[in-house]
Amino acid sequence: MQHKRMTSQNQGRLTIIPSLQLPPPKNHCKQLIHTASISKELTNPTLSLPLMKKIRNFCIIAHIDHGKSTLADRLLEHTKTISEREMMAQVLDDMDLEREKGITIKSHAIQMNYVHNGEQYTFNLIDTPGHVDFSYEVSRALAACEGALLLVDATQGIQAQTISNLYLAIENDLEIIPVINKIDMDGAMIAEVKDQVMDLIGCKEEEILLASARNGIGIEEILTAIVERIPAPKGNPEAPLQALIFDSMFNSFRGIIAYFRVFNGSIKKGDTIRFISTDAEYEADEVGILKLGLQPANEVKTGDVGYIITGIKNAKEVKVGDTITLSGNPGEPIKGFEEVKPMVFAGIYPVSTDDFAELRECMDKLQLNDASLTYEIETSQALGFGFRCGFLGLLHMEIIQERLEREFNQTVITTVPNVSFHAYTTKGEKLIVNNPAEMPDTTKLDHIDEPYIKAQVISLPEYIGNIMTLCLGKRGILINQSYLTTTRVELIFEMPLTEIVFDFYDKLKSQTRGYASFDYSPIGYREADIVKMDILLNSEKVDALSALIHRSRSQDFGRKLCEKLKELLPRQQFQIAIQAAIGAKIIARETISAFRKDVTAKCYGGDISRKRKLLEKQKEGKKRMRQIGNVEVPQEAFLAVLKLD
Ligand SMILES: Nc1nc2c(ncn2[C@@H]2O[C@H](COP(=O)(O)OP(=O)(O)OP(=O)(O)O)[C@@H](O)[C@H]2O)c(=O)[nH]1
Repeated sequence: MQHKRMTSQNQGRLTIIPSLQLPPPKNHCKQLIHTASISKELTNPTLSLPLMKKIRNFCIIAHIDHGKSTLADRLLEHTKTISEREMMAQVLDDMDLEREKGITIKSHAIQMNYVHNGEQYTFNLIDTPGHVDFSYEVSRALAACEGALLLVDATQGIQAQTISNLYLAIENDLEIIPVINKIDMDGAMIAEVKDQVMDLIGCKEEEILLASARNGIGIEEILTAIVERIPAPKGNPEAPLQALIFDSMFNSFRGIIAYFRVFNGSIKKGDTIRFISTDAEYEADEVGILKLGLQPANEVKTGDVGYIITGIKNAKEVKVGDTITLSGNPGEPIKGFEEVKPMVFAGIYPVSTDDFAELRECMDKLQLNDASLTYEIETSQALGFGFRCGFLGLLHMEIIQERLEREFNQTVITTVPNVSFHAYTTKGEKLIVNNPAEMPDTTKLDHIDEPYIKAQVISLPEYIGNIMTLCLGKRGILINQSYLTTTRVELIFEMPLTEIVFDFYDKLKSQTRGYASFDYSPIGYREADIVKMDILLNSEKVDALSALIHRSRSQDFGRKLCEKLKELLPRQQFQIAIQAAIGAKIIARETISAFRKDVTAKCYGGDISRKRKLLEKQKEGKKRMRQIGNVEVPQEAFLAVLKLD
């Protein structure tokens, strides 16, 4: 994954200190008058050429709540893609429609028609997910566009996510149209926000559009700007097919639906197509364009955006970023494809060991529509059979856990998340360790390497001190500090990935009062003094609570974890010793004193059936506990590590 880059030019007053890999300053708004760019290789114009000149592929990028969905609704209304009545009906019918048509309305992509100066244009609005865990997918969606509307809330100004999304757009060489939204509001600071925008992207004041998505102000101007400023797609309709997959979704009836943008050639119904990264070939059962739902067509041509259904049932076979080409006349892969690798690993176990088979079925189904989820079976002494899962990040992990609970009705135990380490043995072997249990014995270990990331934090200058303290405390090394505008600062650190897995986001948020954006990209492995810390309950090792951690952190971490477990474990009829140990050495200890809860105490007299009932009830409650040796451990204790202060 490439790191994001940034340009900023302030009409002669350059206000930035260049960050790493800074490209030459470039005015991304300069293309006021659109000149249709036609590929030089295009020697044999065909009928699709005029069509291509009339296509505009774009996305909307914005900080959360700046009005992206509202603006998209207005664009759909103004272009009569959706009537006002449909808009209402759709909200209500959402779920049914989704099931019927197999498309989430207004997400992924939608096509609109717009008439400008008597000529009809085709707009493809491509939707992008919005979190750092999925930044690869965002970057692929942006790669399918030629332009982006950069939406900024007039009452809030430039915010963290505005900047990180802008980075991705600039990296993909998109034409940026700045739009200040919510100008109807009392607190709108139009002049100030204009200055910020000019500072940030180096555009002229007259290039900034003003709008109120809620009241429909400025919508015509935005539509006109899309026609005039965003370049038409380039490409050769006669060349071998090259179509970029920017998203996919799973439909239980039709299988995987892949969304793509054609860069060269065209794709027809019935073609034998090939996915370049897997070399798998399929017949195009259906191709088409994306209107309110899927609209089948015979062909999707150069420059256009469409979908394909091939009957594939497994999301793993259709990879975002991959290139579709034709079997008989293959084109080259489109640059930038990456195999997305899991960054964070954790065990997922059924609460009751009997439910393993059911959980397995659910995991299989979940993976069908989430190709980035990886898992394999593992066993834990404490938890029995379960899965070691790989996630793109912590948010992804939370999403999977929540989907298992909501969509599949599974209550699961998630174990301590960890990153993937490389352990080198004294015999010179290299082992990939995704689970603390796999770490070889210290006597056989030569050294351990841990993954490093380049972390980028964007915030306000007044928080520089707090961010530095936080990142340096997490073993970060400051690489660069630069001002993007007079009020926005960017800090680049190199940090161990393991340090951001637990509580980095939360700490960063509280240290900057929510005013920071954070992004990272892997930069390889470095040697580190990593130890395996075990937790013992009455001398019994609980493998599900083991963690791989830097030695300098272990003492503090062990102590806090023991304290947290003391809070979370219920008192029992005997004393419980909670210990943290590295090898044979105990580094922390807490004790829970004995306590006898006699639920039958109130039943004096000899009513044996009532006594039995109460004891049965107590047993029910215990089913949600796990027995470790003689200690009963509630579910939440396995996640204690995530709740440390
Ligand atoms: N007053 C006013 N409110 C607006 C305008 N545009 C959007 N809003 C409101 O701002 C809130 C957020 O708008 P959304 O369109 O949901 O924003 P979003 O960027 O799509 O938000 P996320 O999907 O959460 O990222 C909603 O309550 C909108 O009604 C506007 O032009 N004026």
